[in-house]
Amino acid sequence: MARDSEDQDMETETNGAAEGLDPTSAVTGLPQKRFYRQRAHSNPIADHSFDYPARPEDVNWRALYPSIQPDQKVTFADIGCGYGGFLVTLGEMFPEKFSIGMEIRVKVSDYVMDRITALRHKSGEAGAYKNIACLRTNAMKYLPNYFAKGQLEKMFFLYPDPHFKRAKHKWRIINQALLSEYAYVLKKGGLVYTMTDVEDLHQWIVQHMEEHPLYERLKEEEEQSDPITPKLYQSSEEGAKVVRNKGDHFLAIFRRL
Ligand SMILES: C[S@@+](CC[C@H](N)C(=O)[O-])C[C@H]1O[C@@H](n2cnc3c(N)ncnc32)[C@H](O)[C@@H]1O
Repeated sequence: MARDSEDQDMETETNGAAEGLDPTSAVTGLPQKRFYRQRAHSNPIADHSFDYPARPEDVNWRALYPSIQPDQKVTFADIGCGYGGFLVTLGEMFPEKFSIGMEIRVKVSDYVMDRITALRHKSGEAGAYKNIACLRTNAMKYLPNYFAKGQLEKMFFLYPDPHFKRAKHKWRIINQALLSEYAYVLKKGGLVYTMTDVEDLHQWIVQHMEEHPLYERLKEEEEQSDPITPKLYQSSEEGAKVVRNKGDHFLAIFRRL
């Protein structure tokens, strides 16, 4: 059967771990990214094989967050978290909140899970990083399987894949159909943070969010005074790359009405 080359998300680059090398750095005790590389794009519309819960009540959050109590919930979601740099920042900034990173690529989500395990281990008795976790899933398909109506306080879409070609615009993670689904899992007053280095994608995001009746864009002063805003520029791996390359950043934050 013919396959679009971008469908082949399972194809990986040289993987030292598969060759029997230890992916953990002897210096930092953290996993090294080079052992977890994977091609940049994954087709979010293709059928991947995912295990997913039938409904939010079926999610075993305790398996992800060892200290979570039955009355506590995940309220922050980093959608397409990549290698997890921003997720780690969220964990440090908001120790009382439970944040989840959702990532479709196998190797990349494996890296984030190993990174969190190593950070928890290094933190020892301080018990840090027990409030962050990563799930390998397709966030464009399964969000309502994980989150109840109005559960999330914040959703982050940082440097989402731009899918430049018009025919691939349907792959964009912010699109008309999905905005209603995001509104469903977000609580009223909840915030959607978007950041990209691609101006055309930024305009697309702003246009679609502003056209949707359940979102309004924050005023620039509000965007700038949010304590998370400075972290959106370079906490994530993609953001750091844009800073290194002296690229542009386009920020927009929206409130769920
Ligand atoms: C350009 S990267 C940005 C990663 C990260 N947010 C950052 O700023 O470094 C986009 C990420 O979104 C992930 N992704 C794309 N579609 C997804 C989907 N439907 N569900 C979950 N993750 C997805 C990709 O695998 C990729 O890691």
